[in-house]
Amino acid sequence: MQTNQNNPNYQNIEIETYSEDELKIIKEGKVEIKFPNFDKVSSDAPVFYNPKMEFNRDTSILALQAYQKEVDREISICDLFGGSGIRGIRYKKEINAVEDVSINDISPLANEFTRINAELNDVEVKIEQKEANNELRANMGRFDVIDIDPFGTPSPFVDSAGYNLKRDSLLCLTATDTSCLCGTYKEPCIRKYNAKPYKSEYCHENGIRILIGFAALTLAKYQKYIEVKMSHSSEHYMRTYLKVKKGSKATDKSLKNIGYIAHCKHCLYRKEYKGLASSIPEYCPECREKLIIAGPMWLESIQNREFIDSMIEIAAEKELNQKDKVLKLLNSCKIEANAPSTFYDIHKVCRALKISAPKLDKVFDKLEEKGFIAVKTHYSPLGIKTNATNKELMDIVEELVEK
Ligand SMILES: C[S@@+](CC[C@H](N)C(=O)[O-])C[C@H]1O[C@@H](n2cnc3c(N)ncnc32)[C@H](O)[C@@H]1O
Ligand SMILES: [Zn+2]
Repeated sequence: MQTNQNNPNYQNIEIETYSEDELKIIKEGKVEIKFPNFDKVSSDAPVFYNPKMEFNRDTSILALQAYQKEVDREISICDLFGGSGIRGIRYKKEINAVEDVSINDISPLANEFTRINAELNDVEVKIEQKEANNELRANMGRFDVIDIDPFGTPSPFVDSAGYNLKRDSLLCLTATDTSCLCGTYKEPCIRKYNAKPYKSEYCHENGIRILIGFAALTLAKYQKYIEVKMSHSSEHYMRTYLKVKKGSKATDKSLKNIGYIAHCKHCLYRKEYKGLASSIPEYCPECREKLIIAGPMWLESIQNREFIDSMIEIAAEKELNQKDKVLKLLNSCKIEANAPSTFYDIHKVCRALKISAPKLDKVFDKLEEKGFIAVKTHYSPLGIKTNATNKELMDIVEELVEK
């Protein structure tokens, strides 16, 4: 677990130590936020603020509002890793029907800035200074939304979230340890998510599915199960929104959505195997190469069309600097909702065939003409999500190049 507790700046600095020219003010959504200026975004900054996460926060405003609309009552939100307080303060200011927001951070200085920033924006928030797990264990069933946006992995906090979350609540998870979820580093992924990753062309999607599968398995011990509302991989992080439901039978049923993907790196064959104890062949049925197995991971859809439609509708009434980019993402995720769990990369397909790449649009047209699903994906500009098999796709690509 990465914290900034060892940062020598961190423990004893008081806000008065900063002169006005050592502070920076930024504007995001409807709020202004003050924090100590720093040279480089890192967990060593005295108070953490990352401008690149504005996109994440803008998307979150829409997701939390869509969730509030769905439950149709006032909601109580926990921003578990507050930093400068920007996320929780924006939630209070920019989301309708919010009863209260608790902003927690283990750092006293972060909390001091949260207090100042809440005042600056004329909002009331509750400020807590606990280790994240203690905050969740001490407040069982109190929150409708728990937002986990830590340094690196959310994995050490998911169990306490599972303990805390009530029926029909929303769990929001950010993971910035993408290199392990994507399979660059296997062992940390096994340690943190109890799953084996694989660095394929669709490794970012695999990574989110591992994160979601881990959340589903962790919550299951509390007889809680998930409905995945929306998920994305952007910049250096992954983010998912999970609605939490309760019931042991339904939890058992929902765990059937977890399983493995077997992949052949030689011929690009891939196949899903649902179930935790599935029997998976060792060799590729097409070329006899040894298959690579990744998982366990969530194999059902990780996008919910109705929820994303609601987010798109809500965007019209919100002031968001990143609105165009968020809408582009939402439209892409919506299209991906009913597509298969992996995708092909046109360059990889052509490399396997030893031919040059045809125009991507032509591949999409041809697939559709032959009755296959063929959609683009937000994970990669070269990606093709299709229910055509590797062989069917390769035949189409070859045919297009020959022409
Ligand atoms: C990535 S930053 C949060 C960023 C914030 N959510 C935002 O949108 O700007 C992580 C924060 O978690 C705090 N933190 C780290 N480990 C913690 C822990 N175990 N419990 C509570 N807070 C922790 C750090 O002090 C830091 O402010
Ligand atoms: Zn093969």
